[in-house]
Amino acid sequence: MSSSVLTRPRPEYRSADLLTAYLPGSFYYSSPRGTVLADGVSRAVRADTGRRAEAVSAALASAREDGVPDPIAVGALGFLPTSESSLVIPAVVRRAEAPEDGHGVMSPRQRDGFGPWTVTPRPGGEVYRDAVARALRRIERGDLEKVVLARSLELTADTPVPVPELLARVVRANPAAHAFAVDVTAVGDPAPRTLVGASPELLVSRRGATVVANPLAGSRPRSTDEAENRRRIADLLASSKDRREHAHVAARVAEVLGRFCDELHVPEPEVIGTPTMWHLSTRITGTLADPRDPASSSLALAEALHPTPAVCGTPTAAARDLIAELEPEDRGYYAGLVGWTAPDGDGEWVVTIRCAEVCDRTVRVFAGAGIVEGSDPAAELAETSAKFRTLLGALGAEEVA
Ligand SMILES: C=C(O[C@@H]1C=C(C(=O)O)C=C[C@H]1O)C(=O)O
Repeated sequence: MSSSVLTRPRPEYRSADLLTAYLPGSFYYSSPRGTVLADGVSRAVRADTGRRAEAVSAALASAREDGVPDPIAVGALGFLPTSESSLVIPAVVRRAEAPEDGHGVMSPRQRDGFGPWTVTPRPGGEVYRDAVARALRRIERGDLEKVVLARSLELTADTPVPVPELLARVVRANPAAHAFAVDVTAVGDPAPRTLVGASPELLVSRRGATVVANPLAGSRPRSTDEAENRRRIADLLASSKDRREHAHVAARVAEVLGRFCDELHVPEPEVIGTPTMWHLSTRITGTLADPRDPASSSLALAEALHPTPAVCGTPTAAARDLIAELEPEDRGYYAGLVGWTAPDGDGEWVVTIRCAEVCDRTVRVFAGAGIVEGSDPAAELAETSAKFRTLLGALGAEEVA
């Protein structure tokens, strides 16, 4: 059994201390599996899509030769194969258990908004509804079966956004999420740029020979009324449109993992909740046929799975083309992947959703929704507004979507 981020004999920190120690430029990632805070750069990994796992293995080996103790690679990859990536072997890694529950209660000061905000929808709601209607015509014509269309909100404040405080709020709001903050500063940025979010969607986690993936698709907003929530959950489970939307993702993830596993368990979908949403969810588990094969490292598996129909569509190439045609804005890191991988192949990668890119005074929040036959443009627009709430709540800007 290989070691994992939790079981390695490392100095033990409390997860809350790592959150406090986070500074812009650090890499922070926490999930039910544990917390990682990484600083400094021992090696930056630059490689094309499909060759990244290989480049990471080489960089990890050379970092180890140079005396970096227990190196891992961390970072984020963008949505498109041609998108930027931010993948590094950090100089220092601190590890802790998963964030504890109970950080969720905020003091009155923490509840104060960061704003006031000026908000620009990119694109506006009408343009988004029109794009959904066009996608539905393409689906009807038989060009493709599913496409995920996204939009964003650009929020601007009078003063720079305090990223450590934003991350702390995001983690406290949902300690069970896969929360992250990654430095994604690019050439030409006027100030450091950080990708911050709390993804509910596990792309792939690997520990020894065991792999887990948890595709989501098919959604309802969460209500504040519990009876209404019970109705929404029942409605989601009974909806043939949402079940079809979900089946595209579960089938694709199972098909890809099936190539690497000699045992795969794909249960029936169930409903999971986040503080803002309900989703159809399938928790797929498998046993790798050859855990020593570099093609089975967590990053290699993540790259083989990406982009799943949870963020792109079916078939993949047709959906990617339609996204390029109908979405007026570049997705950047949104709908990509964030995570870490170790030399033995263990690691964890999540789908980069419920997130924002923060640069100086500006925050860009992203959300998308899966379109299949039977989708309704107004409902899909409302679904993206509900998904924005994960970040808008943390920014004290719930009213703007
Ligand atoms: C694309 C997003 O979410 C994805 C799409 C979903 C859907 O269409 O129902 C549900 C969960 C995610 O897989 C997003 O949050 O931006």
